Amino acid sequence: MWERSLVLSAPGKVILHGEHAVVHGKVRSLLPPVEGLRSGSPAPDAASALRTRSDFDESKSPSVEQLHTLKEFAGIAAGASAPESLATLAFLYMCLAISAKYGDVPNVDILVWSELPTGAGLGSSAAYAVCLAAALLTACRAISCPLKEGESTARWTEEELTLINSWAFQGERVIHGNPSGVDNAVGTWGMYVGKEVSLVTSRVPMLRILLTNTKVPRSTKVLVAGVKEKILKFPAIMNPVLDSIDAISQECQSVLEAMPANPSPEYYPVLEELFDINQHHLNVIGVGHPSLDMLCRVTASHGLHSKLTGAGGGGCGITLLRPGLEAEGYDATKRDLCACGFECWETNIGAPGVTLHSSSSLNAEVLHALSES
Ligand SMILES: Nc1ncnc2c1ncn2[C@@H]1O[C@H](COP(=O)(O)OP(=O)(O)O)[C@@H](O)[C@H]1O
Ligand SMILES: C[C@@](O)(CCOP(=O)(O)O)CC(=O)O
Ligand SMILES: [Mg+2]
Repeated sequence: MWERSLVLSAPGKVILHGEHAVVHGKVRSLLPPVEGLRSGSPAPDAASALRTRSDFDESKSPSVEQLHTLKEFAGIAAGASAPESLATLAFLYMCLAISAKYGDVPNVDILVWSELPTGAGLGSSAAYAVCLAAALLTACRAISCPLKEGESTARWTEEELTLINSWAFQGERVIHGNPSGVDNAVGTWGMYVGKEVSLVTSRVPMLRILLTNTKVPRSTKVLVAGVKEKILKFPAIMNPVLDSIDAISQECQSVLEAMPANPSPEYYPVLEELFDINQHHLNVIGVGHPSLDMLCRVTASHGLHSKLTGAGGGGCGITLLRPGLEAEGYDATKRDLCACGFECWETNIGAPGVTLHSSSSLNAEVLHALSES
């Protein structure tokens, strides 16, 4: 029995441009990761771990046969994409695979508490997979437990983080089918810059972004598969659209790099136009939704420009808030969005990657959730 409690957190993310295109090898622009957006409810806990041996490795994709066996074991129907089914499957796969490679994961109780809305485009699946990977690897001693007596938080070494990221990617594969790997890298490292991603950091101006959750549920797995189907069906039509999304990400990055720290409003029309063009493209590749059209219409009626963020199909949209936007206009926009049944908040950006926390440093909400488990 594992006698200690491990409390871990990992951040979500906000994509400015490049969702879906990044799955097909294009660039994507990210804001620094988001944290502490709002409270959610704990997901069902898993009381026991599987300990069967098989052929598993952090560099290998989960095979169709392995997933089939696990679905049978857990009583999950073949095409199920419900949140609980995918979460359970990812947990079972990671637990089984990590046990097989590093030795049995001890009996553990796992409680998941998400401050991110789940299935809304803010990378909750990756945050979940990163936390699971870090917790399971620590529990079976494949990586160290870096939190020392008296410390409130700790992070792992670079080598350990690389291992956490590899296993989290496999977890994302179970949830998404074909993820780009960028979300789990953000969850692991926080500020991640890879060849397939350019990150909007403090080197470039801080953008004010309004995040709006349409609360329309959707699954990244289903949306990513739909885009692939469209590309296979109409390659000559869809590939140029993905190339154009790629060009938008690069153009956006150039504009941001040219902007001073406190930019005057004259830079914003280009960024706004890029939002509009990308939103049209995302509709073309089939990941729009009437709720997102509504979001764009409502913000446009206040002179503001929006696009979906993440996989689309509902979930969240982002609205660019120009400098000099009057408090009145901002409040009226939020009021009209809320009247549609949406929820809005300004992003709180710049969270670290996966972190281990001491129990004494937890906030009241998390302590309450733990005490109820
Ligand atoms: N707190 C959580 N508890 C359990 N599963 C979670 C949690 N957060 C995310 N997930 C899993 O991730 C899935 C949502 O991922 P996805 O469709 O990629 O949307 P997003 O990553 O934008 O939130 C859920 O269906 C669930 O399987
Ligand atoms: C659509 C995609 O580009 C982003 C998906 O993000 P999310 O799961 O909706 O938070 C997929 C990916 O990058 O793996
Ligand atoms: Mg996801």
